[in-house]
Amino acid sequence: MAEQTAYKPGLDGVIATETKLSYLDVDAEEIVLRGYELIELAENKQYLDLVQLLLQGVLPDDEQRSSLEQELKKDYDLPADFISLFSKLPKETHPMDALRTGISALAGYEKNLEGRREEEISKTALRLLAKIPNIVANSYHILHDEAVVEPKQELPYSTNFLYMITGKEPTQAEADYFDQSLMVYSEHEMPNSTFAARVIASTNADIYGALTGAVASLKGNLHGGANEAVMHMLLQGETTDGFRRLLYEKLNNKEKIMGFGHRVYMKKMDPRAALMKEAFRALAVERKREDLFEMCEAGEQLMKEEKGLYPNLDYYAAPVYYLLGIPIDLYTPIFFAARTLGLCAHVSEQYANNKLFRPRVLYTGPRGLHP
Ligand SMILES: CC(=O)SCCNC(=O)CCNC(=O)[C@H](O)C(C)(C)COP(=O)(O)OP(=O)(O)OC[C@H]1O[C@@H](n2cnc3c(N)ncnc32)[C@H](O)[C@@H]1OP(=O)(O)O
Ligand SMILES: O=C([O-])CC(=O)C(=O)O
Repeated sequence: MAEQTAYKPGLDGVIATETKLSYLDVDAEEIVLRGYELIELAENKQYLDLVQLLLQGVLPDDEQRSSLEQELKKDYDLPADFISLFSKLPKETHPMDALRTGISALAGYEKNLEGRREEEISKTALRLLAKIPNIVANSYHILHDEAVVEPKQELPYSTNFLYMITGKEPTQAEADYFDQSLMVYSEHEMPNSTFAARVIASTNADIYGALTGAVASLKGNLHGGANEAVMHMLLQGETTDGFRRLLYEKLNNKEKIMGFGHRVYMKKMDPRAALMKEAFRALAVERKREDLFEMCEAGEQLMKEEKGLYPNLDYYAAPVYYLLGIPIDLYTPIFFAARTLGLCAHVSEQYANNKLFRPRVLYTGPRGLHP
């Protein structure tokens, strides 16, 4: 009976661990990141600032940020074998599966696979943050028989990431929108993928294993996969009227509408979605795609009226990526590349204060049977 009272389907509301990294304070509408507020950081800082904040606990000054960037740049290159690794995958391989394969394969090249101390994990985290954008962009190019786009050392970190994806040097404004999206995707307390990574790390497994598991989790459309699903849905809707019709049809069929709802925010707007909505509004004007913005707002309004549900980050990140010219199949891998930061910080924290995750069950099967 005690077990029954403790049971929460989906661990809804259950506290899984202690953390100094982040906390969603829904009442205060704050996403706390090591004491700072994520939206304020995203409005005033850069992704690399968050790298130092999450991995080392303090925001860098300009000099520290630039030496961090130099560190990352040293590790951009992928092992030469990766070209043949990705060329051997079936062309239909989803970029998230290629990414999962790539991260898993990187473990074999890691000289300090057994390192579990905070300083060691921080170094591995930087190697992962250096290489994952390259894996995301170039596994996609290889799978599509496109030329590999080598990283450009002279570009800032996230500008280079966007450049490797599109093959074109972005404008400052494009690079800023992209960097802001990476910041809002960087860390979010205890989503399924972070929990998966911490569960794996809690067996003392290495960080590559933990991240590989997290990629698998993030691919699902109830989690990171929703950003791609949102864009497909918008394109299927075509116009504001078409989109409204599509949403009604899905609601009548009792389908989940991608990009809406959230386990923690529930019936409130995800603060990150509000920020991305503003980036999208500005980009839509620049690109003369006010029609797309109008369509998304109509969807937001309809879902509020019909279901009392609000957009999550994926709903507004998707059209931002679309207007930046990013292939839809890369939206979730980009989410993962940004989240690599939070995941590494969580894995490090797990090692530092480990307790094996091993919950119990509420048994509902038969008993007393005999062979
Ligand atoms: C960055 C991120 O990863 S954010 C999450 C991205 N995922 C999505 O956008 C997928 C769409 N959203 C969902 O499926 C859900 O809102 C989740 C999975 C994110 C959270 O769900 P949970 O906390 O498990 O709530 P659950 O799925 O049980 O929903 C509760 C109720 O709201 C409804 N609901 C929740 N989200 C949606 C939605 N997007 N569309 C339609 N109905 C919804 C459910 O049908 C359910 O209704 P009921 O009580 O009448 O059966
Ligand atoms: O917090 C969650 O459950 C999902 C989410 O928004 C994220 O991972 O960014």
